[in-house]
Amino acid sequence: MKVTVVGAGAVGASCAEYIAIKNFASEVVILDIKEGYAEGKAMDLMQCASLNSFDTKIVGSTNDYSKTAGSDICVITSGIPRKPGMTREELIGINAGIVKTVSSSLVEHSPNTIIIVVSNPMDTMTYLVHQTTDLPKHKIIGMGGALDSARFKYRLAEAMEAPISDIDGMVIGGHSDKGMVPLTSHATRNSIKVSEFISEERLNQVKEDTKVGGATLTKLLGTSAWYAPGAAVSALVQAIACDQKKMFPCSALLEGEYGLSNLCIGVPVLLGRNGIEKIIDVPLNNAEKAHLAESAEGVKKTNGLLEL
Ligand SMILES: NC(=O)C1=CN([C@@H]2O[C@H](COP(=O)(O)OP(=O)(O)OC[C@H]3O[C@@H](n4cnc5c(N)ncnc54)[C@H](O)[C@@H]3O)[C@@H](O)[C@H]2O)C=CC1
Ligand SMILES: O=C([O-])CC(=O)C(=O)O
Repeated sequence: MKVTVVGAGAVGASCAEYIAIKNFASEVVILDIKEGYAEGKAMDLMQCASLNSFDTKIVGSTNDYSKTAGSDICVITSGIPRKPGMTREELIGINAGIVKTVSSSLVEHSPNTIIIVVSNPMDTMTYLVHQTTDLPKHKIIGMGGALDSARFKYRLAEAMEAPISDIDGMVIGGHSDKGMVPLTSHATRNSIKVSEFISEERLNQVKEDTKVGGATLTKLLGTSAWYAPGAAVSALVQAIACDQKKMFPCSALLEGEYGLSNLCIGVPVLLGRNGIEKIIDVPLNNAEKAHLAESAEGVKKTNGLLEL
């Protein structure tokens, strides 16, 4: 199993590290446009191998796509992150050009690959990869919901003073400050609805804190987060590489599911060796349906800014 990660920055390196530590891939290629940067990150990570007991070979490449040839899975993290006060949507001007070039180069060298898109604004960048490459729709996956759901569970556990392993919950919709739809009606603690444990007011606070999870960290760090994003990407890569059929909310091209079409947005999917193996239709209450429809409008508006 060969995995390429484009972008050796904060998220790319974190994701490569988690993949290596989990020891399921034979090779991880890290590619960056900055001279020597990916080679440096690869060497540093390889020097963790004996300490962290992994055998994954990590190779760095300065923009040489021949090293990525034959990748089973490619992750795109190249592009600029936001600064405090910015929205993810404001990154489109620079990141669209980068994602377009990178996705074409990846497919040229790995025509059968599965692509996981991380660069923001992620749902629109995922849509752009559909427009740029001729990969089938199940092979293009946007990562956002897995991270947002992890943040939702963190906030729920905090509110209930419960261990996170007791909590289950999912966030669907667009990966944006306003577009995320935390499914509070489905969230549970050991199969009991979370509304049995906390007030509606506290649950609404959890929902709002979840939606601005990325912005909160960006304000604290001065740039956006990388540990949980890297962990979330590595979980998707592992689900595909190990054919786990695990369910994650991912940005997928919709053709009528949830009453939506011609956009990529976060919905629950099953991930296995073929990429997106199934889109799961979850029953939503009226408020969640309305929020998802509004979120889709937002994503479509951002897609409209693409120069296709
Ligand atoms: N979807 C999600 O849940 C998340 C998305 N992100 C997004 O991921 C992206 C990366 O974030 P960070 O790693 O923090 O940024 P970073 O600035 O640390 O790393 C980005 C890297 O991309 C490289 N790069 C730029 N243009 C390139 C090109 N044409 N080819 C190859 N490499 C290129 C840069 O040299 C840099 O090393 C941002 O757009 C950020 O908003 C970040 C966290 C979560
Ligand atoms: O907040 C950002 O800009 C980066 C991101 O997508 C996240 O951490 O959720």
